[in-house]
Amino acid sequence: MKPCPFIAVEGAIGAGKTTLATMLSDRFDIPLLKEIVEENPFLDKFYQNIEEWSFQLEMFFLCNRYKQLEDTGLQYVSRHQPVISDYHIYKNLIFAQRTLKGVKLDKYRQIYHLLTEDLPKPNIVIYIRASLETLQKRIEMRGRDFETAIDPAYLQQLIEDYETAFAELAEREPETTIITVNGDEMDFVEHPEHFEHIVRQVKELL
Ligand SMILES: Nc1ncnc2c1ncn2[C@@H]1O[C@H](COP(=O)(O)OP(=O)(O)OP(=O)(O)O)[C@@H](O)[C@H]1O
Ligand SMILES: Nc1nc(=O)c2ncn([C@H]3C[C@H](O)[C@@H](CO)O3)c2[nH]1
Repeated sequence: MKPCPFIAVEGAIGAGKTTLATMLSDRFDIPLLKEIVEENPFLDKFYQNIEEWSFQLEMFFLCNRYKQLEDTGLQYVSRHQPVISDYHIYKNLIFAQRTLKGVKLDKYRQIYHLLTEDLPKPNIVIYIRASLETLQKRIEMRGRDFETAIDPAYLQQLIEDYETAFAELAEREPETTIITVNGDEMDFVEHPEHFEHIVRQVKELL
């Protein structure tokens, strides 16, 4: 018997995670676990001054996701019920390794490993890989005020960090199925056939 699906959609900022996760949740009738962005008190300040606010922001994301995934474990995974989320907890480490340095990064890493070691892990990860140009276009189209301050160099670094992190994940967790979506070419919003292609890939795993 195939394991009960816990699907996570990942990719750098604006790649289309929430959009794709929502579409898949509707199509497969699987509950959606969505990141709450609007109530984050640090994001605005963070984009104005990354060095000053990074530790608070990374800890805030970590604690929120910890709570959400702890609940998910109890509500879905341990009851063998499928679930889909628009993030993987691993993104915390990807971002923190870019935004934190020295002692703070060391402390963060310890807390991250302590908190995440017994959290439920997705067994299917959809990784949307997209270029700087595509991400900038989508971030602009979405029009969140605080994201106008995102430095293109930061975004480009994140794209590269995601590439490295996903190569490491594939090696470390061969039991996790990673579906890579080319976000520059696959426009699952405008082209239904692109969405159907992803649906078929997921269906084979269910
Ligand atoms: N494949 C796509 N084609 C065209 N537009 C898209 C596509 N995917 C997402 N969009 C649009 O791009 C914007 C960003 O998408 P979305 O919010 O899903 O990204 P995200 O990866 O969840 O972002 P974040 O990293 O901030 O959580 C939205 O306006 C969305 O409608
Ligand atoms: N620094 C940092 N660490 C994270 O874990 C993290 N997760 C998401 N984000 C940013 C991207 C979008 O602007 C916005 C919504 O996803 O929040 C993060 N930023």
